[in-house]
Amino acid sequence: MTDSILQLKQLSFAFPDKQVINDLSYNLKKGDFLSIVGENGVGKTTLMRLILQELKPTSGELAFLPNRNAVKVGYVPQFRNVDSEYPLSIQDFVGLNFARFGVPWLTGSERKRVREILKETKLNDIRKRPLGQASGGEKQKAYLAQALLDRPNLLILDESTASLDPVAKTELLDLVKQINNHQQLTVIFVTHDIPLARRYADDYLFLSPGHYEAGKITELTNEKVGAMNNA
Ligand SMILES: Nc1ncnc2c1ncn2[C@@H]1O[C@H](COP(=O)(O)OP(=O)(O)OP(=O)(O)O)[C@@H](O)[C@H]1O
Repeated sequence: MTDSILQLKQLSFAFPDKQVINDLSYNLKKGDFLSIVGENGVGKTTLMRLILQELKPTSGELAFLPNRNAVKVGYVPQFRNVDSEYPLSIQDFVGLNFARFGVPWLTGSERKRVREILKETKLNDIRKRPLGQASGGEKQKAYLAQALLDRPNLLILDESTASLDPVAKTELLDLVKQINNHQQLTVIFVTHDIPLARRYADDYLFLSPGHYEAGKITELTNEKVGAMNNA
């Protein structure tokens, strides 16, 4: 399938005192696994905020296809430690994504979906453990499960593997890759870790001040990374 789900056309964005995204065009297709790479401060988070519609383009276009309602976005943030006293179990934390204001319980079908996603993310055996007592990798898997609960078709991993140990990084990305392969989940993986991007992504979008470059991840050589960063 080559259906586009997100099209950026000559997209630019500036904060009042700084131009950040400059004339960026990119076509993201269903089932793509795209890694967005680039040094600190080049605008990766700003681009995610544009996709999440927290910011509006200064010029150009950002369109979800075939229409806005067809694309549901899930978001996994950078790892942040959770207080060891945090009271919710992993299961209840994952279910929070279904919470409605003033309605503290889940419906039968929602509880079924929580169980399904806990199994899919390999958290089922520890579902009753308080999130605060889980390891860093388990906490991050709980954030992933929460993001996947409502069946998004576009998943954003925003530096989500940073500060995890190598085993936890691999476990998290293996899970995401599996869902990407089997369910055609489209993935945007923002990272500084180019070897990790090479291992999991199919395509790259390299941002550097004033330029960008996109291609197949196999073409992202160390020489190219060096040249882009020094351009
Ligand atoms: N709210 C804001 N107001 C003004 N400037 C901002 C704001 N947010 C970010 N910036 C600036 O915009 C530029 C891009 O920031 P952004 O956070 O998108 O970069 P990044 O590539 O995600 O960096 P990092 O890899 O360090 O997370 C930076 O120079 C940053 O200081």
